[in-house]
Amino acid sequence: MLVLAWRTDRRAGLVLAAFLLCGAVSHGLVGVFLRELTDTIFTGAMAGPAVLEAGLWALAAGGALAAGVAFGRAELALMQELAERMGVAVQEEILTLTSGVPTIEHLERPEHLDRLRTLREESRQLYFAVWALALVVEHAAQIGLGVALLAAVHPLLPLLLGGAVLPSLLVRGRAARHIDAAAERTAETTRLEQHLSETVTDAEPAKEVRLSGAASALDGMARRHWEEVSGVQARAGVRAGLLTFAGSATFLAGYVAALGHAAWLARQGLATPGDLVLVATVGVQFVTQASRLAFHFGSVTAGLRAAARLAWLRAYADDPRAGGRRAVPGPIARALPDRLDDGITLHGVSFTYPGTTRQVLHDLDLRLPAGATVALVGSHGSGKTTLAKLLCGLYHPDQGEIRADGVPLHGLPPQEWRRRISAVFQDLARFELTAAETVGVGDLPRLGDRRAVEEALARAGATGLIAGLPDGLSTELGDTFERGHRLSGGQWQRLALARASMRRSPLLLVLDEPTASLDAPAESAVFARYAEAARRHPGAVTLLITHRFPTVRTADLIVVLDAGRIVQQGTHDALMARPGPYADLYALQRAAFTG
Ligand SMILES: Nc1ncnc2c1ncn2[C@@H]1O[C@H](COP(=O)(O)OP(=O)(O)OP(=O)(O)O)[C@@H](O)[C@H]1O
Repeated sequence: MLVLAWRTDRRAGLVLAAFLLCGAVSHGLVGVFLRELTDTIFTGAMAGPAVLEAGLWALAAGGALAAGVAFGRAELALMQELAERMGVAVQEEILTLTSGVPTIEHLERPEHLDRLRTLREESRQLYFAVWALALVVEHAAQIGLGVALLAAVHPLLPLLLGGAVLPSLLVRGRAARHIDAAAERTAETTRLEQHLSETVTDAEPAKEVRLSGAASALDGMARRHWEEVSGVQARAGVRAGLLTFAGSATFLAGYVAALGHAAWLARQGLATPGDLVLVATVGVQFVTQASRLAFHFGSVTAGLRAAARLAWLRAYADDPRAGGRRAVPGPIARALPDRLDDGITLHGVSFTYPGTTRQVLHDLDLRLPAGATVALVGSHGSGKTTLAKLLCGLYHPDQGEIRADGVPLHGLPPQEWRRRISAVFQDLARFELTAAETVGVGDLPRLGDRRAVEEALARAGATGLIAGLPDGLSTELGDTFERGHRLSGGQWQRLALARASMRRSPLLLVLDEPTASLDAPAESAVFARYAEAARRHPGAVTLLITHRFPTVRTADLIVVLDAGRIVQQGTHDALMARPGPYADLYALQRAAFTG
């Protein structure tokens, strides 16, 4: 936290520290000047020099008070400004770390998503926490000074007031924990409520929501979740409020007892009237300082929790298992070839999604030969996309390994393999940019290369689509632009295919149902084009995932998955020649089409 604060703005940080110090001294001096004033009034003759002295003490006390207030204001303004800037810096770091992790587990696991959301929300708190720490020290010093002044009057006085500080601090800490625990307990319900509210208000699901008339039902569910969340949080708020009240009452009791004791001392002649004023002033300061100390202590602990989350994200981004920045395990045995001679092989690959217990892929042994077009088929949920994600290095196998021409992928820096892959997934990304950029991001070094973009569009059969756009390749796409052009689902898919065609010679091309919005002949034409390209450049593997058998049958190798196991593999003719799941699936689909 301190390092982050120091990096944000050293000079402003030092000025702020000076303000804090001056503020602390000014507050401490108020009580001392008031005591001197009182004693001058009560003990002096109140004529000539004594009046002048009293006037000077009054002026000094007023000045110290005003200075304390002014330093406090300046502190707050500067701190807010710095907190804002540090918040932005932390947000940027979160963004870089989150997007820099090559695997996607942290974006799919609910508990990781919760942590990221909380961290984003709390990023500003980090700077406040740094200064809250300084304020804790400031208030502790003020309290220490107060204790010394009170002890000089009578040793029992600091005990009476100080004894009330500790239990009150503990009580306030408990109150803050109640609030935090409630926020954590309701994290999932909050997420559900947000999801349902977005489903009702977002444009994407609007059609289905309108047609099914589900809006009010979903709205009702969202409201019930919200009521549950606010109920839990309100109860925690009441409990925290009662605890805080108990803490304040403890303070008050200590304050009244200390004043009573000082009054008794004054009556006995053991203290001056100035001492009584000092006890009253320091006592009031004690109450405010201790409550501020407790408040800032709460900010420090909240900041520490945010810092712990940031530390978790940094460690996660560095974790080799997450494929992060330090993911190079020693010297690389062998670099990737420019083109595959043998192919990609899976050896005993098993996989369970992190945070779950059900194994999704079981002990897969498979060879995807170089130059081949391989079709992955199987019923919904059989593990096709999961296998594609593993091949792309978005997740790592729990057991077994994947090799490209004998080079184990887990031994490579993730970016190295990533640079050699092109992929389109069924839940494709809609980059709302210009048409040229939407395609060009498929190969960042050639983002602005119009010719490369046009070639990729031709490979994906999307040249006609661009010709139909109002400004051709310069057309701005999507609702983000004020006059952005809206594309259909199939048109976005065509552009995603073109994006995946940007890289010149990938070693692996994954096409995971990227043509579901196209009709069957259009899909066959697209795949035929990619199969033809694969034959012309035989140094790569092309992996197709589709449920359409007219497309599947054209593949060089068909792999049938069932419940995460490979149950059959071979060419279409070989698989049709014997009874089995492939022949059954094929017959089923043919029957559906021929009626
Ligand atoms: N992010 C995830 N976390 C946990 N489980 C997941 C995740 N994604 C998929 N699964 C589970 O893994 C199994 C395989 O899913 P996968 O998406 O690989 O199937 P698929 O064969 O591609 O299905 P489809 O044909 O419907 O696209 C399913 O049971 C699914 O519930």
